[in-house]
Amino acid sequence: MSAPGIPEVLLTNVTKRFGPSAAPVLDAISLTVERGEFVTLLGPSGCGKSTLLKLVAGLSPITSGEITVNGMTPVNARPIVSFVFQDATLLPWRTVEKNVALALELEGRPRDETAQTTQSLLQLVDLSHVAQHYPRQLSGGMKMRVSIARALATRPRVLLMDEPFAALDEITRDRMNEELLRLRAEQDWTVLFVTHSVAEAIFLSSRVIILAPHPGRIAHELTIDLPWPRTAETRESEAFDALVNRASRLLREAHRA
Ligand SMILES: Nc1ncnc2c1ncn2[C@@H]1O[C@H](COP(=O)(O)OP(=O)(O)OP(=O)(O)O)[C@@H](O)[C@H]1O
Repeated sequence: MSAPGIPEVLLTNVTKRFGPSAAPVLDAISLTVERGEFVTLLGPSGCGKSTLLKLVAGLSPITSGEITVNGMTPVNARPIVSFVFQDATLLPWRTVEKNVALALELEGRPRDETAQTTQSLLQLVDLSHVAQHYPRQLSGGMKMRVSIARALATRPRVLLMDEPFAALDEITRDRMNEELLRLRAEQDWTVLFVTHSVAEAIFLSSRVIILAPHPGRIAHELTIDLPWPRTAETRESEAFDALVNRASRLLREAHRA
């Protein structure tokens, strides 16, 4: 358990350059994400959204400033963080079940425990019926659910998701959004999410951060006060439309900044 008052993710004046004389990709980013928040980063292509997630994951070093995850450095926090990428990145030669079990096997967990956890995760994402299938036998939405189940296997506190549903059709994506929120209600992770879809950002998030490019910096922040649980009806509400319009306007402004 974290001590009270420690933010789940804290960025203080973070700058990132790829090389000593390169222009900064991210400049003076300060952001506090509290436990249980669902925070989405929206911004034009190239403004540094993926880079920011990678810094929080400890996959790339910061140039200056500070990042802590539950009070730890990103590298030390790796055991409590999971990353879901846009392409499901499943291993084609392993079955669905074996893909989900991978992280647990690598951690050297007992075989019984691994089998049990894998089974309950497949139930959670509604894929028990294809446990013995290979990735090539699955639809895009199913592959993404396997990828999410795999990310949840290590019971992360913090989930970093980089455009996980970008390759899906709109109906499947809407359904996956609802499923993601249902899983989150059961498992209570803190989420840092990246998308290009304004509607997806508004639907999922408790807060949306809009970034401006060159260098990437925080331009606006929107609290999404739509009621929970969010359902298909949420998307049909006037409040939802108003927030989508507002975020779209701020995003256009950020493009011009
Ligand atoms: N490993 C790297 N080395 C050098 N430059 C990089 C590297 N990774 C990213 N960049 C640069 O950093 C900038 C931000 O890239 P990033 O992928 O974080 O943006 P993004 O906002 O996620 O873009 P998109 O929405 O298109 O995915 C880009 O100009 C990119 O070329």
